[in-house]
Amino acid sequence: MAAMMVERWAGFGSAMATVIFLWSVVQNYVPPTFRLYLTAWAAKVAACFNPYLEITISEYGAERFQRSDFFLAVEAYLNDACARRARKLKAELVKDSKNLRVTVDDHDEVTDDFSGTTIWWYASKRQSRAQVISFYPGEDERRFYKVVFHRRHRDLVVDSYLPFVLGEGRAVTVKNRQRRLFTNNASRNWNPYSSKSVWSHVAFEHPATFDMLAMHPDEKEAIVDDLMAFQESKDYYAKVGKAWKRGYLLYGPPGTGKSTMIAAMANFLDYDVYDLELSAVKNNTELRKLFIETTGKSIIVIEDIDCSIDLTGKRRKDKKASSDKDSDDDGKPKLPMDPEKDDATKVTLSGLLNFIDGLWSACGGERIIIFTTNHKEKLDPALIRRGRMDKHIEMSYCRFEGFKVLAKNYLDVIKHELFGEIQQLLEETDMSPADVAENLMPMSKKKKRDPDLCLSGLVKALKQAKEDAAAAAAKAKEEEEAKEAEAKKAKEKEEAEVKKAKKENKGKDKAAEEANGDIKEGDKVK
Ligand SMILES: Nc1ncnc2c1ncn2[C@@H]1O[C@H](COP(=O)(O)OP(=O)(O)OP(=O)(O)O)[C@@H](O)[C@H]1O
Ligand SMILES: [Mg+2]
Repeated sequence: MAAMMVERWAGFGSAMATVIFLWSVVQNYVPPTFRLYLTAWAAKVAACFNPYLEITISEYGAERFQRSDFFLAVEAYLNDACARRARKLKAELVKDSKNLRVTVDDHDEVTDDFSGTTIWWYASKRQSRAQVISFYPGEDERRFYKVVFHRRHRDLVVDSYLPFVLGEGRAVTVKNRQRRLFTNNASRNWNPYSSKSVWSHVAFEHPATFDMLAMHPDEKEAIVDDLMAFQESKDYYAKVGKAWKRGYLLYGPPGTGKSTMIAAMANFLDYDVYDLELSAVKNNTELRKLFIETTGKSIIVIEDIDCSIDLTGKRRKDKKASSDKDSDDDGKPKLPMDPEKDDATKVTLSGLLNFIDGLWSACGGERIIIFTTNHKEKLDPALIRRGRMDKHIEMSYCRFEGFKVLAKNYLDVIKHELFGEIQQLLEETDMSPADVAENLMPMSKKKKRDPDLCLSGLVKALKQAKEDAAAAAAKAKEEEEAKEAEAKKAKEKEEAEVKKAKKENKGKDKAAEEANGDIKEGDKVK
């Protein structure tokens, strides 16, 4: 049977070779319109004899903005499920995970079995027809996968097999991926032909978890609960007509664990982190581009949001009036403008709001957006209203509950005689968890891992902090009193001056009246 098949195909092959040869000869003598007609006709004839269909999956979809999701899923699926059957493989070092990855090489064929049906996959690439020479390697190549199957399995492949590949591929991607920490590049380094130049990344290896976060257990539980509910509510978000995303605002003094909390969230959810440096973003258009290039299952972070943007939403006064016209905050569409003007514009509040919950924010699936700030009161209410920043989390100074987590973590101590004193001191003194942690982790050989020494050191530091705080408060009070006294003095002086001026005015009026009276009498005499 197999031999017969081979023979039949061999005959077909030689016939095709003859046709191709004749075709190349004929081509030179046939006018172009007729040639087109002939090509279409030849394709039709070939289709009658060839019972196999093929579907192409290109690396870049129709929108060309980003790599096609389907292509990536197919790549993952083939490498996971079928690479063992391929004969030509390529090995490359995956930078992030420091591992070798063996994948199916281009121009190789792999077969797959689905419900007893054989399906062939080919990886290949074609040269771009663009006449522009690219400076970037690989830019003028377009990779694609081709799936080939018998005509009679068309419905099975299109309705069941391809969706199966998509689902499996996505699952494999999530399972295998090394999570990454991204940061945005300055736009002058963006390569217009590659979306990869917008963000750079390193492997995300922050070890923080919720277990090691020093905060009240109830608050911690509420946050974990919130995150889990978010992760599981894809259908609910779709039902209520909202994009599947959630915003958190983390606020509190320095060293209270805001950045650590973000790392813990990313580890808990198994998400990538996009750390967005707003000062490197020139305008709202760039912000949108950055957003489009983020993937689902990610946390987008803007740290110290109050320092990154002019939150009043007004343009700076020193900007030229012309650039005012270009801004987005008047709600008008951006006009095309020359690059210099473009440079002058900045990300505006409205651009940022659009980024969080505009139409574009729904692209790409589940996302968490986190802002951190040390001064919540400085933020524009529009930016942090519910719906944009759904949950406001206060990270506050270390209290006893938080301290217990740190003591267990750093010293493996659950109970200690100094705990009572420390509890008292922590209620009276504001010390950040970072400072408490620093006291529990002394960098000296003698103290290392000696809980007694570390805890007594902490007590000392707390007492010192309490004294310092009291001294600072006394000084502030003194200054306040001095200011008040000065203000009172100034007021008294002012009042005295007013009184004096009134008195003088009265004197002048009297003199004028008297003078007037003299004149009138003089008139009478006349
Ligand atoms: N709540 C906490 N639980 C455990 N460790 C903490 C906590 N807060 C701070 N730390 C420790 O202090 C260090 C600094 O914390 P972190 O960078 O998270 O503070 P932050 O709130 O982001 O500060 P900033 O506002 O200055 O950015 C971390 O390395 C962490 O180990
Ligand atoms: Mg921080």
